Amino acid sequence: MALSRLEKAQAWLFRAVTSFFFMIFQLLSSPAASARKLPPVSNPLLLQSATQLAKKIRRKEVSSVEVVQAYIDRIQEVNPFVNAVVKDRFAAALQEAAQVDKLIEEETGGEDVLEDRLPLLGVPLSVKESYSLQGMPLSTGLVSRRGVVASVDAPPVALLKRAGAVPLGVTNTSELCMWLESHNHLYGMTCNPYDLERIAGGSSGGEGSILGAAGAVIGVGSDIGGSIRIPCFFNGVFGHKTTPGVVSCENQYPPTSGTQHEYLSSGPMCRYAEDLLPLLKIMAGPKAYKLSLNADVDLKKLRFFSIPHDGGSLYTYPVSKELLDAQEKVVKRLEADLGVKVQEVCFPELRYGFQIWDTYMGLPDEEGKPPLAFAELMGEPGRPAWAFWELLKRMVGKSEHTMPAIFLALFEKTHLSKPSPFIIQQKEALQKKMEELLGTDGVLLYPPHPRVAPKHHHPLFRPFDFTYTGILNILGLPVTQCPLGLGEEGLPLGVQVVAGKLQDHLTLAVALYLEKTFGGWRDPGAK
Ligand SMILES: CCCCCCCC/C=C\CCCCCCCC(N)=O
Repeated sequence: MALSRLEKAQAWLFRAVTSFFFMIFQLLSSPAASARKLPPVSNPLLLQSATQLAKKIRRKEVSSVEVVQAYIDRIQEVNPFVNAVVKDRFAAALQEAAQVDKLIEEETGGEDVLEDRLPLLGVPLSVKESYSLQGMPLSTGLVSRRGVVASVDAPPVALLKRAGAVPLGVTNTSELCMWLESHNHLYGMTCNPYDLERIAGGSSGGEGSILGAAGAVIGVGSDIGGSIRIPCFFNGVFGHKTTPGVVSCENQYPPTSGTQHEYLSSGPMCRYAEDLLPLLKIMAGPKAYKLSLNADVDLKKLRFFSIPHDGGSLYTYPVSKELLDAQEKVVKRLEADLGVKVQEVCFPELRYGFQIWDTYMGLPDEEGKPPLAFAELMGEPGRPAWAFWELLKRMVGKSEHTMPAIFLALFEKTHLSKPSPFIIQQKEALQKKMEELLGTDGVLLYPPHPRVAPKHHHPLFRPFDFTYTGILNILGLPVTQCPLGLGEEGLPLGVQVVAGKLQDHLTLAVALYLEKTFGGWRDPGAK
């Protein structure tokens, strides 16, 4: 049975109501754009990939202290603009960098030994605040978790540290990592380095913003609906949503429940495409063998596909012309450079992307236990937040919770007790078609979002646009978000590059090609 009339009416009503409130919001918001602009990057050390920096540190061409200090200086320069790093550990990082330099001085085995044992030795790292980084806050933007400090390192963080990376601090997220704007009442709002009036994305928005601002070179993010890819898109950097189950998602807050572990991925975020693969290899640790990360990829032998939009969902807004054009340019370049044929495909099931994401996120686990309600995560143990009450409090500026979190808690009350068989059927059909299409040598281009970075708070009026990323979580596919230069308003353009399960090496190889062809990350201070 297709969607009922009632469901269609609900979707249209929602659009009408949000459009009405959006009009009012725009009338009430000040039209004056901020003239404040990020300073351009002046230190050339900030313009090198982590791979190049590690090599130079090993060869003693530059010291780890110099590199770490360059990044500290840049964070101090840009953070007052973007509010991305919410707690630093600069003093400890400088001490660790000094130890690295000493170790290199004393190493007798030579550069190769160091490269093999400690591939990221002395390179600065930033970490999303929702990951445990020993001694650092772990609040995930929840005011009631103020003061919670991580006592261990989350596995991917531990693996990066073991590879020699030096963490400089932790970065902002949306409240409980469940929104596409990184804003909460503990740390405030993170801004987009290309336009401070715009959002940095979420939930790994602090990571995206500080990478985009050149205050970091590599970082760690998580993604269950687009939380790596949306901020990477809005801030013009690279990010990889790994095939789930390869990089550990332990020691993050909030934990997953129900079947959500099947859709959540940890993965690297970075400014330079050449860092994606080595980072993923390190972060995957003992499970790296599952991915063919050492395989050579001949792009000419891949089969390429493009889906320009979701086919007209009732929930999402149409993809903007500049993003459609950007994806089309990729198609044309691939065809001209590689001699391949990029086939445009269309899956009608994508129109139900939001309902599929929402249904699967709410499925019970194997023992029939439903996932934790969002209101439970917002509240104290055993005392879920009372969403209506929080809404009233928010209206008079008294709630600790953000408006999106309150709306999400209200929205979950509208859920049906049983999943719709129609939606389950749509997901299964889509999964089958996508797996058949991609196989082990197929690569798909898909927009990351219907438009470039929106202004602050605007996602409240278009909350379902994240479906462009979210649907790929439910399908369990690896995706690399790639920048494609700047658009009409000087904001990053981009594309998602998708492959079949465990074929992460293919999307990483395409990311390298796209960086070479479209120029990769751009300095927001130089525009
Ligand atoms: C006016 C507000 C309406 C509220 C209804 C919102 C319904 C949308 C549902 C979920 C939005 C989740 C956005 C997820 C963004 C990234 C999540 C992630 N951690 O990967």
